[in-house]
Amino acid sequence: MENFWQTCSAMLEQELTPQQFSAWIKPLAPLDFEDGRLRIAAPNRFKLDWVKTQFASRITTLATEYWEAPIEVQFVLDPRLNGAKRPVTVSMAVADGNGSGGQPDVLERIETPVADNSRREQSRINTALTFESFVTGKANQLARAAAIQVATNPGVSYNPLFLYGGVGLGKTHLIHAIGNQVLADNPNVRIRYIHAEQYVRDVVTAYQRKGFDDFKRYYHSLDLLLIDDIQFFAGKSRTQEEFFYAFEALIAAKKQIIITSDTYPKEITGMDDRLISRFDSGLTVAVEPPELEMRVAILLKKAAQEGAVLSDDVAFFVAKHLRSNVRELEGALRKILAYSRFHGKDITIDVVKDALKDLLSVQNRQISVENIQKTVADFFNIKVADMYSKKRPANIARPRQIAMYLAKELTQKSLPEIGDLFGGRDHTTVLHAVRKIAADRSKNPEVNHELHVLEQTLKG
Ligand SMILES: Nc1ncnc2c1ncn2[C@@H]1O[C@H](COP(=O)(O)OP(=O)(O)OP(=O)(O)O)[C@@H](O)[C@H]1O
Repeated sequence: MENFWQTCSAMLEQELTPQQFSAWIKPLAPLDFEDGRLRIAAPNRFKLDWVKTQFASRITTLATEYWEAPIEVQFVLDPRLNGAKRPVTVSMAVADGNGSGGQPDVLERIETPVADNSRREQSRINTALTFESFVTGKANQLARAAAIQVATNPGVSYNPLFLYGGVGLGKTHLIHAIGNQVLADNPNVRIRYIHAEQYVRDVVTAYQRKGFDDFKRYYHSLDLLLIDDIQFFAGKSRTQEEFFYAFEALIAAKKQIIITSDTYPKEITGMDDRLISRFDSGLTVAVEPPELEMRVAILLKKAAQEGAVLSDDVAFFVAKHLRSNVRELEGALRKILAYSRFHGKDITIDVVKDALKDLLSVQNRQISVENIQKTVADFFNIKVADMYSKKRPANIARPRQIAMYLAKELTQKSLPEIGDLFGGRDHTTVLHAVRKIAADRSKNPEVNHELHVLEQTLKG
């Protein structure tokens, strides 16, 4: 068997590229050979599946030629090959068997590749959203550290992990990154990423089809549940009830739950109190809007990923003008790259000005409420989320009133629209804030100066 494996490896080494050979064939080890059946072990499920689909028939042909008899080749999983030099013992389940008494746990859980692939697909994890492609800065370093901790020890460290922050700041990216890492460490884990709106729809479907048993069985059986934008549960009492049961079952079984939201738990409106208190019972971390350096880093990284060259000057120019979130930066970069390719021009500041003409002029003329909230929060050293929160301490309430005043002064938004953008406040609250700050400004030169600085910052 050892001789065959050496011959077979040598053949495959000639037939494959060095990368293919070292990625797929080198990690394999022959296990045993009995009654015309050769068993070969792979170190993890991913490699096992790939080898089965890509190389099984070639290896079978080589074995049949070597022994000059029909040979059945079976591939089995043996995680101990990870780092172990020698192949493993013989008491091992075959890949598509059900396992039998006395065998190690992991082998009993072996399933067919089809089931495993579909499990990966069922997880709905986007493989492009990883920790490697996530740029870190002051705004998200805490959230990233918590995410890495949870990905390394799911169900053990912080449960649930609750990530909150404004739109387009990387919450979804981070939770997919957790899913990707957990899957890479253990492809057998049952993971599900779901957007809260889809969960609501699933509850409705389960209700219509009287399929709550299946629904419950599925969600309660997960090892890791990633649920995005949970604020969409607001006012959906049946969904909240179902989620409550799933939550309790998973946490009790030490299964990891990760939740994202646009605001912190206590500020989510229309949500059952018992859920809110549970959301806050693990670790709650904010993802803040990216600071200038981070925006530059994001642009440089994303450009490099696209194979484009962006000078620091250009990245700085874009980052300085587009301040609200990462999604906006991505959109701008796409425009710049398309423009430069289309016109066959290198990416200079002038090219960027042309490519982003609409965006920059809109940005300059119409300052967004989001920008105002971010700028005012930075200025007073509070969290952007405090702009939408119901909290009332003076150190938060006053900057919030200033932001409302600036929103009225510098944007075209109506009072009710502004109220909405400040966490669903009534237009009379906005009106009160606008009047109060205007009065303070006319009486107090210090306030006037403060507002002037803010206005200049916002107008760029
Ligand atoms: N720190 C980062 N590094 C690299 N890419 C990022 C980062 N933050 C966000 N992105 C990218 O920006 C885009 C928007 O991010 P994402 O969808 O994760 O935002 P979100 O916070 O979930 O927003 P929403 O609340 O609107 O769903 C994605 O393409 C994501 O990959």
